[in-house]
Amino acid sequence: MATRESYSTLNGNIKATTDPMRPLANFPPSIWGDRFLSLSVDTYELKACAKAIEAPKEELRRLIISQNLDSNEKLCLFNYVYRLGLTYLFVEEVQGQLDKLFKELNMKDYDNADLYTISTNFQVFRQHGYKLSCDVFNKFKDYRSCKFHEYTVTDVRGLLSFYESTQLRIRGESILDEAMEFTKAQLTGVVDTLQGNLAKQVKHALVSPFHRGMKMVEARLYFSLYEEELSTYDSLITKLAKAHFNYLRLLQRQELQILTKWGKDMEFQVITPYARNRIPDLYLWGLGLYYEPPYSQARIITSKIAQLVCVLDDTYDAYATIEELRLLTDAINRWEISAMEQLPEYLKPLYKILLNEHTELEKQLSKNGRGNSVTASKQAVVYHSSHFQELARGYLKEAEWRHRGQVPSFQEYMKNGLITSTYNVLFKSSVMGMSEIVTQEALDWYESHPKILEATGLLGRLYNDITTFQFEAKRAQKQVTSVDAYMNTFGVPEIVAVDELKNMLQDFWKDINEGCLKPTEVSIEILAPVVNLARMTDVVYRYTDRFTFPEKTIEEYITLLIIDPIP
Ligand SMILES: CC(C)=CCC/C(C)=C/COP(=O)(O)OP(=O)(O)O
Ligand SMILES: [Mg+2]
Repeated sequence: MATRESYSTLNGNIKATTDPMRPLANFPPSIWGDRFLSLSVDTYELKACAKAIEAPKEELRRLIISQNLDSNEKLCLFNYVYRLGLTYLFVEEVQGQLDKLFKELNMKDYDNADLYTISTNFQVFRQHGYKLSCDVFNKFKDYRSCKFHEYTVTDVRGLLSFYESTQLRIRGESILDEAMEFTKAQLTGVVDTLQGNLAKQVKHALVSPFHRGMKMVEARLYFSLYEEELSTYDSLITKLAKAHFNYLRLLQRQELQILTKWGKDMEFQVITPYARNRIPDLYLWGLGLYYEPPYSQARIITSKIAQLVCVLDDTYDAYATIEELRLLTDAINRWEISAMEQLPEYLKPLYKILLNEHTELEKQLSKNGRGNSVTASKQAVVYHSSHFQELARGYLKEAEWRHRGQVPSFQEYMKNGLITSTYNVLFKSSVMGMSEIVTQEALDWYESHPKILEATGLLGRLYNDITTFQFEAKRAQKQVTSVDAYMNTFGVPEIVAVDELKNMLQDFWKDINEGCLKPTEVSIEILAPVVNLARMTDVVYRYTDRFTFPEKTIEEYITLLIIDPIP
């Protein structure tokens, strides 16, 4: 583990760190080292894998539009396709079919349907933006006792699907709030008595509900946990899913190799040895935002930006003195190379990288873009640097609170917290990366502070605070978090504050779900990374800070997606 002394020996530019005011964090080093530097991907193999998707894709397309399946069979098929992460290959076909099914839907159709069927239908419609009413679940509740019927308890498969449905609830759907508590308690109660795949399915869902999980990880796990159900459609779906996983794995290996080399070239290890140098872990965030092959550029840009944000955050939170941070914030806001002169020696290389990487991005996007997308992505780069400046000011504000030992009001904290959640910067990186589909309207939407964006940002801020405030309190200067601000403003003890913040997280998720229901403000393609960012936040911060301490989940996810071969 890096120590204070090793920081100074690693780089002569960094002064001996005897200054007691440095809020050192002693982050554990990356678990990966240079492991991914030597990854190599054969271009022919990559092309062959891409090609191998085509034939099963066409076969499945025919099945999706065929007249031979009834509505329930169709919804069941769309469920498999969605859970395996394949819907993007059939967007128009699935959309067209669902439009029709939803229009023709008669609530009476559900009178005789069981819990599993209704729950699966509900999930498919809601996942694709169709607001099937939660009233479809009314018949499972006894309104005299206000409890769910006894018979639902014995239907574990139905309960599991009902539990997954509740994750899609929006504000005001109290039956789904109750159902979430009910199904979770029931499943927890029976899980140890179950056997085979059903036991594994329930166990996994309780730890990681599908809607809040990382899409490709969930798809891989679904593939192995639901093997028997998938065999309903012969080997068609499994064939496509396997070919698709294979291609994605190779592409991801190639992208990670590019990023690892970039990280090495930037010399983060040398110029910011006090910070978390976590390229593979941050690539997982990028992959979480968009896994579809056409978004390769977006994944790479987002992962680079996330690594830059990470070293900047650690500079503010875990190394620099307040005087140095005031200078750094001013230089970032001047955004010109001559401003580097005002910085202490050790911060100069980092400042140079921030500016250079933006210039590189601008060049790359002008070169790759076509027509209107060049204008939109150029505009996105401008917005991006201004959000970076805003982020630096937000980080400084937090550092000033910490320096003065001052706890702001909850309202003031949240206003700044939305900025330090880094989501504005990350969203702008998606706009730059997805330059092929980003229009001026989409850019204007991002700048109009839509509810779904704010909900995702605040979800990130609060989740991060709830799981990291105890670790961060151990530094030389105590970091101020929403937990402190809430306790101070409302005069409640820590345990109550944490509980209240956890309730807010549920409401943010409801707002995110609502923002995905039709008619949406922007296209599904633009909304996808926003919801996926909320998913990644949930995955990383649900139980502990799995980003700073990646040994369990993050390591498992990277191993599953990038290292392990497809079975
Ligand atoms: C969301 C992503 C991918 C961001 C990049 C890395 C980062 C800043 C992680 C949070 O660190 P932290 O726990 O130190 O955050 P903070 O200092 O804001 O509490
Ligand atoms: Mg931090």
